[in-house]
Amino acid sequence: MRAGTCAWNCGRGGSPLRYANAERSMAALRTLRFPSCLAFCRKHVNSITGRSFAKCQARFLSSVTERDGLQVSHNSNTGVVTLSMNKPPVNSLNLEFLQSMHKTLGEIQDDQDCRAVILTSGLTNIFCAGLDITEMYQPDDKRLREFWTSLQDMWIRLYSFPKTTMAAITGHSPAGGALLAMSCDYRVMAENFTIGLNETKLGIVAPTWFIDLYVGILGQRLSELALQTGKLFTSEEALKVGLVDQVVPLNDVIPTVEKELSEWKIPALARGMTKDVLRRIYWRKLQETQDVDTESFVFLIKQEKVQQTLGLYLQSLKNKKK
Ligand SMILES: CCCC/C=C/CC(=O)SCCNC(=O)CCNC(=O)[C@H](O)C(C)(C)COP(=O)(O)OP(=O)(O)OC[C@H]1O[C@@H](n2cnc3c(N)ncnc32)[C@H](O)[C@@H]1OP(=O)(O)O
Repeated sequence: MRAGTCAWNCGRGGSPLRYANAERSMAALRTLRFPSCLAFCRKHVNSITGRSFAKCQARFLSSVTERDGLQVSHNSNTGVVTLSMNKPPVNSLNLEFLQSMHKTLGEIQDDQDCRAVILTSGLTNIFCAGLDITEMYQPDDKRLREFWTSLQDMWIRLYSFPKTTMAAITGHSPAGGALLAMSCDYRVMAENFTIGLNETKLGIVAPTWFIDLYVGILGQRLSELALQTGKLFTSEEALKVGLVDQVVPLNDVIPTVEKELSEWKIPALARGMTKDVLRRIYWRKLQETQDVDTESFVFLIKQEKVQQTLGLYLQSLKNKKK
């Protein structure tokens, strides 16, 4: 069926629903259980649904699912999926959340209608608080290993993601939160928040694959200073050192990412292969040493001194409220 003609022969061929992709609008109409022969005519869509055209159009263009702390919104007009972390209070990455992110990213990767992903947060003031410290404090041995393996798997998937990924950093983004953002292809951050690898402040050591990303972005000298001191950069500082690509007022973060995405009109194969060439050395390095990496993580976490410092850090977070 051609866009521009009404299949119901109502004579309104001049006012088709203006979708760029006729097949997509057909699919959207089917999900609303319209007989396919009713497609494209605004007059008939309105008379059947009783909705305004704008409301109908909004339903055609997006689908939203929410599961295990993640909201996935698919805009079928732009092919952009927004993956929003929604796990109060601070989007900390625990075992189940990491597994959920891994699974969801896999589904998005397989979605032929998706060309890009925006990673963001549904919580106020927080992008992601990093790893869930309670997973590392007085841990169960088996769960600790599973937790770390899930982080490795999720990171490999995100970092090697073949489609374009952009981080809309709408709040604080320490440690593992910074890792998520750094793994995306482009980063837009809201003003007046912080981002960085602050692990030493917790008495732990960022693993090599976190550090590799940092050095790749900041360079050796700045990484040495920032990592040893556990520095968290303000949004404005992060922009200066290249940790993020743009800093804008909070309400402009998502529109800015969307605008940037609309400007990335690059042939998908060429862009994806170039990204792969640049990144595979890092994720393959981890993939080939996953067991060793897990063992050194477990070894470090089980040190008495590390447990003491983690306990104190957790307590200091709780004491903030008092
Ligand atoms: C080889 C080892 C390598 C290990 C690598 C680790 C990488 C990591 O990601 S380690 C985690 C580093 N994360 C942090 O240091 C962030 C700590 N949190 C904060 O700085 C602040 O919470 C915040 C700036 C993110 C938010 O501040 P806000 O004032 O809005 O909220 P809070 O009152 O501080 O927190 C609310 C609530 O959440 C708990 N919480 C915060 N962060 C974490 C976390 N990462 N894991 C677990 N729980 C966390 C905090 O204790 C509060 O809990 P209660 O409501 O029960 O008091």
